[in-house]
Amino acid sequence: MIEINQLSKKYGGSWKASRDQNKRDRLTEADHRGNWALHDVNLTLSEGMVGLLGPNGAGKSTLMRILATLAKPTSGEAYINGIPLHKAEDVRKIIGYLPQQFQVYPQLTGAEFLDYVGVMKGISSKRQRTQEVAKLLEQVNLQDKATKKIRTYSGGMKRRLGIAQALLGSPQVLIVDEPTAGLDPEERVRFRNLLTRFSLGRVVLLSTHIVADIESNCRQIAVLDQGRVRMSGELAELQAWGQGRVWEGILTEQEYGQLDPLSIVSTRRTEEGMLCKIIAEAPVNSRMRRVNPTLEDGYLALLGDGMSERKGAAIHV
Ligand SMILES: Nc1ncnc2c1ncn2[C@@H]1O[C@H](COP(=O)(O)OP(=O)(O)OP(=O)(O)O)[C@@H](O)[C@H]1O
Repeated sequence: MIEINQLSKKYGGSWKASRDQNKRDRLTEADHRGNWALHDVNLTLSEGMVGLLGPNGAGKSTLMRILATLAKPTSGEAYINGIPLHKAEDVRKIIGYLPQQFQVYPQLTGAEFLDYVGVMKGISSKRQRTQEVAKLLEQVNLQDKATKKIRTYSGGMKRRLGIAQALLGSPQVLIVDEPTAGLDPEERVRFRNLLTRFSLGRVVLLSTHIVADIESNCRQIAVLDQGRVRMSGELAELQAWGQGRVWEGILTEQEYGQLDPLSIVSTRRTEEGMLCKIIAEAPVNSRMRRVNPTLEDGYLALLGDGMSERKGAAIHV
């Protein structure tokens, strides 16, 4: 289980400013405020696959780096299977982590690299490492590349090697940051199935901005937006966010031109006009009909509400 209590993270800000008085005098208000990448995040994530969803810059990688003990929170605390993050060495023994930017050693082969990671993770038996490396290379479909140097791997292959190193040692908690980025559709499905099997009896926290990545196999979901938790719960709860607000139908080009771009989910040009799906309180014309929201519609509705709240707040200030 991962328990996150009142976690906040600020990058920059005057507290980190230069000792030089001249430079300090030139700091803008924004410099003093700093950039709050996470605000008071509270989450309890239990066993199974957990999807961390959010748009670019939402704070997903920051949260994952903190949970992987590679960055320190500005305030708050989190516990991984009961171990507080400040006991970083103990936490690292029970987690596997795939960062968004995964660095490899290009001069090593895939098998050599995984063997090295196995040593770093404390698997002292060479035989055990060899067995586990072979099994993992097969699981990520790299068995034919085991003895090839990593510098000859494609981006997708490096990503798969990254996934294998995170799974090495069967960690109790797996944290994977946008793991499917750069994978082709077949590998994406293969990887989702692999993670689903791995998540039995374990916590697997997976971040993505692609709803399809979490649709089929996550039991729990948390949505981050601008560093805040917008919702956490089951997939159905996110889907329900769009209930009664998703409309589909043909629009004239003029009607289409007047739409708020942020309300449009999809558009297709047809002979009769623009076939649109939108999220709105009311339809644009009487030909539009209400449709049941998909998970993606619910997600877009939730993000749209956040944006409207911010706009409203900006107007009232
Ligand atoms: N090292 C850093 N220094 C300063 N600001 C940072 C740093 N890392 C991230 N940020 C800022 O923190 C906020 C959250 O970034 P983060 O990378 O955690 O988001 P994300 O949800 O992972 O985004 P993406 O999906 O684009 O990877 C952003 O505003 C980003 O610009």
